Formats: sequence, structure tokens, C-alpha cells
Amino acid sequence: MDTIAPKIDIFERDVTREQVEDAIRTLLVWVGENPAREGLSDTPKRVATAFKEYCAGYEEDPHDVLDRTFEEITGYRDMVVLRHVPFESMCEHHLAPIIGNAHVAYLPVGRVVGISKLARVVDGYSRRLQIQERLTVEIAEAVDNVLKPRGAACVIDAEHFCMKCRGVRKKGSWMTTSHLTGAFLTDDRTRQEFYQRIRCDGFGSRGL
Ligand SMILES: Nc1nc2c(ncn2[C@@H]2O[C@H](COP(=O)(O)OP(=O)(O)OP(=O)(O)O)[C@@H](O)[C@H]2O)c(=O)[nH]1
Ligand SMILES: [Zn+2]
Repeated sequence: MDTIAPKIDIFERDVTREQVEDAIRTLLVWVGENPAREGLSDTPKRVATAFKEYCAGYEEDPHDVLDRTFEEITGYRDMVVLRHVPFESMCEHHLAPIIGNAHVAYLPVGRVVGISKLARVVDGYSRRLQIQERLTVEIAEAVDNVLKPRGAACVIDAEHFCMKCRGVRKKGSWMTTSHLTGAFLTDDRTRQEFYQRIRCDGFGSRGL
């Protein structure tokens, strides 16, 4: 079977802003609008700017923010948990918002990271086109890879607007995903303590 060549080289980075704004104008016509009317005349410009903001994560490597660590921790080796980090992401299938909370944890070995950096990692990966499973894995693996802890964990609760506002139209359904490494995976007590700390027993924690 012949392969159909994509019209746009996905690795091409030299797309102009004008091309993006033209694409938005085309979308406006497609939905039945007049892109020339006053209220919409600046919309392509705004949407182009907004998409750069939604997808700002592509401009950074979240591993970098974990580089600065502190070693004067007088032997602290218990679990560090940052609960309820709110995030906004975008579903790669429909370009619709994914809005939720991430809970991130690790078991430090000899050093800790500034706590805001865990939230920055969540931001760096969520401000991209995502599926929730990949977002969850990327956050936990970044912590695991850079800090080399005894284990890392990420749980995410999120609402998918592609499910809420279109298609199956299910309001109030939340998706929970988790990715665990090291002791979180192999040690039942560690895992239970983590879920207890985020008050999530695997059935969602958004009620906190
Ligand atoms: N597993 C997973 N699925 C997602 C996520 N975001 C969106 N989806 C789903 O991706 C699927 C895409 O399915 P398709 O059948 O290709 O697209 P569709 O016809 O628009 O599907 P509907 O949403 O059921 O109307 C849908 O079931 C979405 O609910 C995510 O983060 N994780
Ligand atoms: Zn979607």
C-alpha cells in the first residue's frame, strides 16, 4: 500500500507565525465564522500566542530544574511528598484541556531538591501535548533519573475536557494514574504510606 506523505514535515521548526495565524483563520471559517469581523480579527494572533503558552514545556528540559540539590539534611531519609500540584495540560488527541493535580514523592538518598522544583517538573511536562499516562511516567522518571532516590512516585488526578465537553460528554469523571519506581513499587508499606499521605487509595484523591 502506498504511504501518504504528510503535508507538513513534523520535524520542521521554521513554521512562521503568519502560517499559524492563517491556519486559525481557516479553522474559524470551517466552524462557520467570519474571521474578518471585528471581534475575531485579532483572534488568530491571540490563539497563536496562547498555544505557545500552553506548550511552553517544549522550550525546557525539566531534568535541568532538578540539578540544584541540598546535601545538608542531617540524615533525613524519609519520604518527601508534594501533594496537590495543580496543572493544566492539553490532550494530544483533541487539543482539549486536561486539568488536574499531581502528587509527587521520592525517598531521598543523601540530598534533597528545592520543593518548588518538583512543581516545576510538573509544569515542564504538562505544558505539552500529552496523554495522562505519559505525563505521569515522565514526572516520576525525571525525579528518579536525576535525584537517584530509593524510589519516586507520581499520582495524577485529572479531568479531560475532550470527555467532558464533546464526544461522550461525561462531566465529573476523573482519571487517576500512577507511576512508581524503586521502593514505592517493591515495598508494600512504602506504597501504602505514600497513598495514605496523599489520601489516595487508588480510587482518586481530588476530594481532599
Ligand atoms: N488513555 C488515555 N486516553 C485519552 C487521554 N486523553 C484522551 N484520551 C482518549 O483518547 C481516545 C481517542 O479515541 P479516538 O476513537 O481515536 O477518538 P474519538 O473518535 O474522538 O473518540 P471519543 O472521544 O470517544 O469521541 C478517546 O477515547 C479519549 O477519551 C489520556 O490522557 N489517556
Ligand atoms: Zn482528548
